[in-house]
Amino acid sequence: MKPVSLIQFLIEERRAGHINAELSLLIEVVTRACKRIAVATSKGALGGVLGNAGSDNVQGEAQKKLDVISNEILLEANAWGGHLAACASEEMEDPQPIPDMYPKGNHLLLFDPLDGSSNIDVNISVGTIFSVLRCPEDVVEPRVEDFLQPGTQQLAAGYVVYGPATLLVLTFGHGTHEFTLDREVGSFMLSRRDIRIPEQTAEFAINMSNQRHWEAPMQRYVGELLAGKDGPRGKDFNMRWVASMVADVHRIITRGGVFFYPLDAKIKAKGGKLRLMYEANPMAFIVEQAGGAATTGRERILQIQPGGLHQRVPVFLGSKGEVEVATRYHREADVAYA
Ligand SMILES: O=P(O)(O)OC[C@H]1O[C@](O)(COP(=O)(O)O)[C@@H](O)[C@@H]1O
Ligand SMILES: [Mg+2]
Ligand SMILES: [Mg+2]
Repeated sequence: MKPVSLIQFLIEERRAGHINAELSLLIEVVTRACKRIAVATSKGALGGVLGNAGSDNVQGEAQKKLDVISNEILLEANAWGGHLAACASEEMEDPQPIPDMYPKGNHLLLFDPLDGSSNIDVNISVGTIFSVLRCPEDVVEPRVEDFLQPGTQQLAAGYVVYGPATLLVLTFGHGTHEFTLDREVGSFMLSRRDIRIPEQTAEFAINMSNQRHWEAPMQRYVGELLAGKDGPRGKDFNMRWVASMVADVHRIITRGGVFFYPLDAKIKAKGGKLRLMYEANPMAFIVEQAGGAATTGRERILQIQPGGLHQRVPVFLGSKGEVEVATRYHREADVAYA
């Protein structure tokens, strides 16, 4: 089969009427910026990019140097692009408008510039996650409210994993597709079209160190997985936890599985650990488009009406069968306690 580059794929998607020229250009700009982030992450200690930046982000988390570098690369690339009205980042309190001297477009871009930052210094895969929304009509200077659209309104979502290979996974709402960066040529090449996540799985991902803080239905669900063949599920389950959401989700996109960052007593007041607009929504869109499911344990992630730019939510995503069992346990417990 003839190799298909990202650019050729975007032309195909335009011909099919799935995207317009402006969105195609936006994806080119974002993915070009990700190639620069891939170069920066690969420098390691020699490039002086490891370690803390010495600052905190809006979430009160210590920023890594690469969090700051990746954020700047994405902001700079997109300011010049001519396809955006504004962007918002996990690393910045407020949305960033496009400066007056640059041409503007009618899309809103949201990103987690570097996901899995705790893994940078130990040379484990990290990534970038992004989501694209339409800017409401007649809005010249987009404000926070303009970004607060449910995930069902996303026009595009994607992530790039900086691992042994640099991979891009992308959806426009017509299937989920994977591209591999050909470093010699400098282009992302289509490596898997129309990815399907198997409905059933025997592999789950969760940070088990939080077990004692989970709610009762989560304790029940994971307890049953751990009981394996001898328990009510009647089969053994394997466990993985990379602690980079991009890498954990990519494993699920590749061989199935289920990922949980549930509510627990330590993070209850914040609403969860992962961010709705920069992590949960784009990943939920990608996973649903690959035949998987994504909920908070109570409701479908993509239907949440966001209340804030940096809102956090519990995340259950991956193989449909397991997301459904875990979600059912939470709903049943809610009814029983009501
Ligand atoms: O360290 P924990 O509590 O297991 O959390 C890991 C989760 O936190 C994250 O690293 C949060 O992302 P950031 O690195 O962008 O803050 C996810 O990628 C990952 O799934
Ligand atoms: Mg993240
Ligand atoms: Mg991050």
